[in-house]
Amino acid sequence: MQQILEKIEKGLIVSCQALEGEPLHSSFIMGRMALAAKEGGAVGIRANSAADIVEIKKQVDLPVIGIIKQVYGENPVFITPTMKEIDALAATGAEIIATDATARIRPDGSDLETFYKNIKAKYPNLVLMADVSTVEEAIFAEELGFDIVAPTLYGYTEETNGLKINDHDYSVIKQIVKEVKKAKVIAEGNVSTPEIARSVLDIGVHAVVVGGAITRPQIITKRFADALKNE
Ligand SMILES: CC(=O)N[C@H](C=O)[C@@H](O)[C@H](O)[C@H](O)COP(=O)(O)O
Repeated sequence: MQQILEKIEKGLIVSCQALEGEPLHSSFIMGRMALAAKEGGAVGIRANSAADIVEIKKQVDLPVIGIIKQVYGENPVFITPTMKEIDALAATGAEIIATDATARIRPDGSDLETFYKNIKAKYPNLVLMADVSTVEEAIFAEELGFDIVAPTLYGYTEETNGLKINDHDYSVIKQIVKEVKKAKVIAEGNVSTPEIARSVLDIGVHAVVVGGAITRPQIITKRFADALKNE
């Protein structure tokens, strides 16, 4: 585990994700996206789905944070929500597996503590990353024993709806870095410019994940197109 954490230390992890319905939805394209990220200096890749991870691993030798986004009915927990997704990710050889670590009840009726213990019982050596939405959830995830915590879901839960980090508000990251000492803190979610990436690294996070600002061309294009509109 130490070796994996050292490989990503102070570096950029590029999230290469295109869901069904997005223009670049394709394992082939995500593999090439990962290659481009590596050429640009990424030290790790975050990816969604076993198929994408397998293809990415053919293209690059970087550590991969694997997730499976799966919606079960009305339940709001969608990032690696059950053991079924953990099993599928473990089979890909992803070096790190991330899961929703919010306080919400999961689709199978379990809470985070039960889910964490079940994962550890089955896969004691997995490096686990907690995707949280609040400082309290980050503290709890560390207490449980998660190796990494990240505010990936800050702004994406009922409680935090509409919030996001930006170039004048890094308070959630600052607080998590202050409170979480044993687990590594990764900045993830709305790191939309190189300047923000640098600023959050300087706060003391272990690494920075950037997704849409690098790998979702429809979002990048919109930022430019919007800047040209007369208003
Ligand atoms: C909330 C959620 O579903 N986040 C997902 C988690 O894997 C991805 O869709 C994000 O792209 C990723 O977290 C990186 O964030 P950003 O694209 O903002 O740099």
